[in-house]
Amino acid sequence: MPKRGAVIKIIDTAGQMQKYADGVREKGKKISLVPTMGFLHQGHLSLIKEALKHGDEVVVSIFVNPAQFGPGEDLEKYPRSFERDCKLAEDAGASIIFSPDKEELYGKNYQTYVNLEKLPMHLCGISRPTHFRGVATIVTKLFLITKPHAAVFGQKDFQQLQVIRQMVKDLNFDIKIIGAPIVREDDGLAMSSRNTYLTPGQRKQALCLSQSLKQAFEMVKSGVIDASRIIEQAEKIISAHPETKIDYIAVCDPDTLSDIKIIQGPAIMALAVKVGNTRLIDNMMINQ
Ligand SMILES: Nc1ncnc2c1ncn2[C@@H]1O[C@H](COP(=O)(O)OP(=O)(O)OP(=O)(O)O)[C@@H](O)[C@H]1O
Ligand SMILES: CC(C)(CO)[C@@H](O)C(=O)[O-]
Ligand code: BAL
Repeated sequence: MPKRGAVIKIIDTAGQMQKYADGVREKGKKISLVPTMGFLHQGHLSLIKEALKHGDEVVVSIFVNPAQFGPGEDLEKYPRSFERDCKLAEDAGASIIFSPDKEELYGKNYQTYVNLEKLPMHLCGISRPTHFRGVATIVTKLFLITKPHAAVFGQKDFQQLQVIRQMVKDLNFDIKIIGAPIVREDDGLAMSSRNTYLTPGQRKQALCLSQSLKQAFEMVKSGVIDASRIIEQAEKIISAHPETKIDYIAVCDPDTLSDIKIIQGPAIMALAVKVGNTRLIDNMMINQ
């Protein structure tokens, strides 16, 4: 059993969390939520810092959500560091950790899911067809359990952020959704819990994700508007690394996530690449 922190409060049942949230709201105070799967890094801590601007109490949820993992994915080996996470979250200013187990959130005979019709048909949703159903479902549950006024999500998972924004609009959740910028290592690699899977050699090769995005940004700046040329160049950069396998590279409309052929307005380049067995994602606005 992990040690329970003295200052930060750790709650592991939905009922206790709802009661606590009601108490905060009755005092006229605001709650902001940072949903995570744990193994916290500076990216997560930047979300907590942002959340502090929007609430009197910041709840960090730590839950490795089985519903968003497909068969053969890394659910079983997903990295965990609960005690360290509690300390980091507390130092960053969070006051509650909500860390239920899977029986608490998906009890016997569980059968209710939230599904979006369009946004999951693009990007990560193509190779992970049940992923966003799992994300939308767990985030709905976290909203109903932690009762936040605001919730903060990272732009690293850009499609996820758009899925949540759409879901909040469609289902009339009275919750402000905040997208926080991608935090990167000094050399440009987007921070991610899964980076821990990389061997030192793969870690070096993984730099090609952010390098290809920067190159795309520069190409657009220098006047290239043909998305296929930009994608070709990114493919060239990435496939020069022997342990990489491209899942997708797309230039798309940031709102609909539909492919863009000629870049004339806002465009985001998003990619997913396997480095060894580790699937990494990254993205960058290449035209504002
Ligand atoms: N580098 C980052 N910068 C900003 N936000 C991030 C970063 N990495 C993750 N986040 C955000 O943290 C929240 C929780 O994500 P999660 O716990 O899955 O971390 P992760 O590092 O993305 O893990 P994984 O490696 O499994 O994708 C999400 O909103 C995600 O977008
Ligand atoms: C939002 C989230 C915590 C839901 O499980 C997860 O998808 C993540 O960590 O980005
Ligand atoms: N941050 C995304 C979690 C996942 O890949 O399941």
